Amino acid sequence: MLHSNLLRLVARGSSSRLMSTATKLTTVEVNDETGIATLTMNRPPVNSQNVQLLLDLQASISEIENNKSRGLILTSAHSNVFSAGLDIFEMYNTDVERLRTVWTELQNVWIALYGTSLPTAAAINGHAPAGGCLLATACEYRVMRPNFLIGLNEAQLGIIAPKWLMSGFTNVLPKRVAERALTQGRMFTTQEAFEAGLVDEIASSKEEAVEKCAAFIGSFAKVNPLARGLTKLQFRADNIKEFEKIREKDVADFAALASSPEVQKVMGTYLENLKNKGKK
Ligand SMILES: CCCCCCCCCCCC/C=C/CC(=O)SCCNC(=O)CCNC(=O)[C@H](O)C(C)(C)COP(=O)(O)OP(=O)(O)OC[C@H]1O[C@@H](n2cnc3c(N)ncnc32)[C@H](O)[C@@H]1OP(=O)(O)O
Repeated sequence: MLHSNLLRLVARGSSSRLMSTATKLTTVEVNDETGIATLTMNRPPVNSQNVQLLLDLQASISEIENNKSRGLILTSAHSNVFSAGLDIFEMYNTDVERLRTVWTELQNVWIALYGTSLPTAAAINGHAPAGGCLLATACEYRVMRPNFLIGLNEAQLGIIAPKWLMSGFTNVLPKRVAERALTQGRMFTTQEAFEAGLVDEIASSKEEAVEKCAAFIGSFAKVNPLARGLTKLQFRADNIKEFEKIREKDVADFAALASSPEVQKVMGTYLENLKNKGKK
């Protein structure tokens, strides 16, 4: 019997199912032919990651793991943004408890995505700064549409990202390139990201990006899934262990830093600039 929260809706033709969970800011669509699930973030306008989106992402990742999908493709419902990273509005002028929750849920999403044994790929159909880049680099493969930006821009904002947040990024780039990009807070264009190895392929449309991600996941069709998954996790084990050791202290450090008057001031100015940009 279907769980009451699980509505099965016919999505594209008869070969895919849109499995809408109780969540509202993400959808999961499973292709019946390939068995691959597409997880779409849908929090207009820019998929900024508030607590609700972070919780919905976790619920969708577990749903995909539990429904025995063959792989997970992460993408966005919006035409020019994959995800704008953490919702800065939610971190501004708030209490320490809320900041602790924001950071804990960001950690939870990252570990769920980075640590899943399923094959994962990101169809990056728009800009992916900061937390957007974090999600993309937690996946095993990235396909991006042209003329967008991706990167960890924290240094540009005068803030220091913890090591776990950089670890997907440092996994995919040569150490020297990663160090320079992180110290510069560099945002890569799609072409630059492709040349550096931050993204694996470029696709001219979202559909093509999803197809290329599906082809990557399909490349494991003849590999034993248990062997594949355990091999993947061996590669990621050191980063995961290191993260587990510091995760609680990391929440406390983030809450202390983000609530400090200096960082709150930076956020206020940053938000003003974002709002004014919209008026220009
Ligand atoms: C200053 C940040 C402080 C963070 C404090 C942390 C404390 C220290 C901890 C150390 C760890 C740091 C880890 C951080 C992880 C993060 O993810 S921080 C978030 C960083 N994100 C960004 O810098 C992205 C900002 N946004 C953009 O660059 C652009 O919006 C875009 C390229 C994504 C899209 O551009 P465009 O399509 O032109 O849309 P806009 O007109 O700019 O925006 C539309 C709309 O969305 C609002 N918005 C954009 N980004 C965010 C966001 N991250 N949070 C909340 N809201 C956002 C923007 O204000 C517009 O709103 P209005 O339409 O004007 O109402």
